[in-house]
Amino acid sequence: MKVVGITTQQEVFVGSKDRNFRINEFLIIEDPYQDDLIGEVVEAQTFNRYIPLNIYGDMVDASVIESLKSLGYNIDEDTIYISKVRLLNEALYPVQTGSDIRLPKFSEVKEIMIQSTREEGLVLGVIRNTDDMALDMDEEFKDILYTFEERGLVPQKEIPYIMDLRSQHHYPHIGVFGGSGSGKSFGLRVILEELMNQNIPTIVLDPHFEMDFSETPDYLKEKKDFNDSFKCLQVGVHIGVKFEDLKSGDLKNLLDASSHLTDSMNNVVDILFKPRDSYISFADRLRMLTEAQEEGNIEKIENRIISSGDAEEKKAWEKRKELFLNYDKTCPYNSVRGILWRLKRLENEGIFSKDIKEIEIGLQDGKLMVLQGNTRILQVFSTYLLNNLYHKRREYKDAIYKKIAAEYFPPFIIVTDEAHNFAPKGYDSPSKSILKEISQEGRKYGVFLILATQRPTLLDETITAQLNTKFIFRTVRASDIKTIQEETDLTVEETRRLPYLRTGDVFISSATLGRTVYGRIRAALTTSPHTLNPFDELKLKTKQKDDGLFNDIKEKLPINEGDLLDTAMELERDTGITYTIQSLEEKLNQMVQKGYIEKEDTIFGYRYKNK
Ligand SMILES: Nc1ncnc2c1ncn2[C@@H]1O[C@H](COP(=O)(O)OP(=O)(O)OP(=O)(O)O)[C@@H](O)[C@H]1O
Repeated sequence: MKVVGITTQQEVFVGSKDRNFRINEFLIIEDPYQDDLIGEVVEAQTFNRYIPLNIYGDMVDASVIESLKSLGYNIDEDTIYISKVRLLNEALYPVQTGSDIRLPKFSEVKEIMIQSTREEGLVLGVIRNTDDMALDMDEEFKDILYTFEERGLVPQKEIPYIMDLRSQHHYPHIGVFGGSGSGKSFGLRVILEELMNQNIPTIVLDPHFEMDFSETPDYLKEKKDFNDSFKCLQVGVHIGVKFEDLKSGDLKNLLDASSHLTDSMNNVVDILFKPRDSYISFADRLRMLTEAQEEGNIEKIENRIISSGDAEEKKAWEKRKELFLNYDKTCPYNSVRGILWRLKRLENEGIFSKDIKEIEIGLQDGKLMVLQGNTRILQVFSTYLLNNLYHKRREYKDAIYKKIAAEYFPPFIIVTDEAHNFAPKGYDSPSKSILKEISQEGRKYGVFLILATQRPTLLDETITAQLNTKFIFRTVRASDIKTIQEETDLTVEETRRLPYLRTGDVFISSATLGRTVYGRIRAALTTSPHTLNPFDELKLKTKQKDDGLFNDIKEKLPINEGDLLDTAMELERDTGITYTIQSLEEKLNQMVQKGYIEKEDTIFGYRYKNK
């Protein structure tokens, strides 16, 4: 392998007669006039005599061909392998043409490839095309993971990609981008497994109800038990907002997330909401004010008081009168109704029925707290939750800075799929403002984001710009490729490959490394609860039903035609399921068809019997 053609201080072509190149592999250039240089293959091509080199002028120019000839390559006869190699660090001088090329030893690339120890880092996958260098790799980095390929589970042959979590302190936030089916959710799952291994307090917003870690995939023999490290909580069922703890700002955020608030509605909340209000006291105040406003004027309300049937009704109308006098001028009827409608909507969704204590306790214990609900509920709830927890952490850090005592609140990571729904580009949403604040300031307080989306183009650009490490899976949509091009340091060659990446292969563009790694996410140790194919699920359910029925009838076999009524009654007594003679006969015939039992004709009619 030799350097060929005209070279620069940044890029060279390398030719070989017998070794094919692979994209993203590393090569050492032994330039006689400067120290060994290290470079990465960014393009690779093969030529043979059936494809004349000079008409394939896309990557290789005339100088390369001339140089190949003068170095003794027979370009008309031999198959020749050519690669474009980009130097990792700029050379002092343009590289000497003709310099020898060799493969690096692990020790020469260790610093570049390995960011962290396996104990401290996140073991996320392998760096593709590094198997040659991995041969003499330190034992501690060998056999620490499997990848999952078409042929099944495959032992690790390449250098592991271990993400340095500690450097996140400087480069905190992570983006996970990729089109449908590209391996994005699988990748997110692996990241979360690693966060659990490290006991990092984490909040996951899970609109797809898929981030459960209790199931083991079929390809693993041994179960990895994460059950003590995570908890799934549903908004409105296990967790919610304690109304009494709300401040007026929180309430406005919640109502706004439920449905947009006008200025006038904001004003109504400021005027009508009192500290320590309960849901009932606040909703009653709104309701009574609207009822008074519906009367139209003070005379009519007074008439109501006079004509009240009993003392209680009278008292209630007096209360309405007081509210009317105090608030009618400042709180327009429609705005009060608007608030009441939003409030009831949240109440119906169960938001006010619980609190966030369980999440706080989980985070204090270093657990992964998975919050589930539909996207809208999660938007509403996360706005409140993240504001609350982020400010708790901030207060703690500020108190330490000011040297005053404060209750400990740990640093934590916020993870969400479908991030463009929580922080959309182009319009405001309550969850966006807190995510934006964290993206810009979270680093100071140790609060980090991991945002995954299929549509990076739809994610708020201020936030995207703060995602310093980006995992980019297969992306086909041109607008998203363009966004990725603008937001990462992917080279033109890498960007061109984006639509063709295999599921699970990923470019990791990292500010810590200052370059892009081409990797493959390791096999996950757990699986999503939704992995069962819906058609397999149907088959499974039908089989379970058939097995159940067979179990119920097998002691009663043989069943004669004349016994069907008795059998139906017995079955009802045993199982609580009611059959008519006709429906039982139908079921038994189906069991015959499916091969559970047999049907035979006798002189007394037919009967069903064991096979
Ligand atoms: N690294 C990987 N190794 C092996 N198989 C993978 C890998 N990543 C993904 N897969 C498989 O590919 C399929 C699609 O992956 P995944 O569900 O992660 O896609 P996705 O990008 O999240 O798509 P969507 O956004 O539509 O959910 C899954 O069935 C998963 O098992």
